Amino acid sequence: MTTDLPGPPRERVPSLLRPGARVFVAGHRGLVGSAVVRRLTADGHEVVTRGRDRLDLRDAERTAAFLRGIRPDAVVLAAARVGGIMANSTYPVQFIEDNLRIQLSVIAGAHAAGTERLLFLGSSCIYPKHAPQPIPESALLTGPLEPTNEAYALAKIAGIVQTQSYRRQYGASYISAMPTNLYGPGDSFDLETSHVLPALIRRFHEARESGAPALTLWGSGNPRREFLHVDDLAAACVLLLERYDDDAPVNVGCGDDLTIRELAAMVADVTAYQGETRWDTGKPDGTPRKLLDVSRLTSLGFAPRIPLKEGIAETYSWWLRQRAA
Ligand SMILES: NC(=O)C1=CN([C@@H]2O[C@H](COP(=O)(O)OP(=O)(O)OC[C@H]3O[C@@H](n4cnc5c(N)ncnc54)[C@H](OP(=O)(O)O)[C@@H]3O)[C@@H](O)[C@H]2O)C=CC1
Ligand SMILES: C[C@H]1O[C@H](OP(=O)(O)OP(=O)(O)OC[C@H]2O[C@@H](n3cnc4c(=O)[nH]c(N)nc43)[C@H](O)[C@@H]2O)[C@@H](O)[C@@H](O)C1=O
Repeated sequence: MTTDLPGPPRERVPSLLRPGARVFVAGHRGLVGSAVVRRLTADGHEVVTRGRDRLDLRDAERTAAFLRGIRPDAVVLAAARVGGIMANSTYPVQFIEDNLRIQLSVIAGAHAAGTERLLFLGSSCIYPKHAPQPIPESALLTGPLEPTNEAYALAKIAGIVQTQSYRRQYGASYISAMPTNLYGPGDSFDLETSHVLPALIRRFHEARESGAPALTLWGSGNPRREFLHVDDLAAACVLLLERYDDDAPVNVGCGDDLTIRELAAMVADVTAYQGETRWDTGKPDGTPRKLLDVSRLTSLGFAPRIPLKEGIAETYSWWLRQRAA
């Protein structure tokens, strides 16, 4: 099966993912995992999942046994301890330990089960706090990290090196993708632990509902962020599984960023909030900017399809439906 992404005609490029491949998506109930499942299923692949209630992926022995049992052609590693700036700075122990353990279990287990292709998902926060903008993949390990997510970033860097090591030592076709900030249906809207976009949707909606004249957001509003809809990310993941086979990580983003203040204005517009927005500079800003250089990905034929404002409106509608259900 081919996907309908723009770029060079797929049939001329042999796919590294056979039609109807059996793919284990780790973390299938999450924002990314659920989108990857939708995309793989639409493309005609056989998707295998296992909930955390039945398999804790930090358990290496049980994970290896599960993977030996299902013998997947490919694994997408989208299971992780994930959260926004406050969750990362409050729970660094869980962010480093859970992620290291999940990565060790899943990547080693996949290799032991004879899995041919594996996609490891890192994050744009692996790059130095003051990396050149847009950030090329070559910026990895060239400077100090942003302190609010250092534990998480170091776990992710270890995952990249683990993935590269299986290729170098055993010739495994394992690859890594580094997504920018993601959003979309399936996201967490928990006000304390979520990322900025779902938090803003909820805060502006609730402020409008309660008739609040003003609402206060975290930080200065000056940091710049790049946002990619999770369905575009899922398309990029499948494209990479089909076409990319190298040990260099691949950035996944849309190529544009905006300030958190500009984002807030957009969300206020989508949610029809007309009050004042204030900023609590006692809360952390995090990294000043992390716009990814996406030329490696675009050279494979990737182009994002969902404009930010449209994606925010769709995510807002999804969340309203979830609340009503
Ligand atoms: N969201 C973002 O903005 C970005 C995400 N990424 C990366 O994408 C990947 C997916 O993130 P995202 O979908 O947002 O995260 P979510 O928190 O939405 O989903 C994570 C998934 O992992 C599962 N999981 C966590 N711990 C375990 C465990 N011990 N055993 C089994 N399953 C577990 C969760 O299960 P359960 O549903 O039971 O909780 C959930 O399904 C991560 O690697 C993340 O680093 C990268 C850049 C940005
Ligand atoms: C994906 C990425 O996500 C995290 O990095 P981050 O981009 O800094 O995280 P964030 O989305 O939480 O915040 C972005 C900006 O937004 C501001 N902000 C305003 N008001 C709210 C607010 O209400 N909630 C949140 N969460 N942020 C707010 C906030 O102060 C910051 O300046 C890491 O987990 C990192 O490891 C990672 O990979």
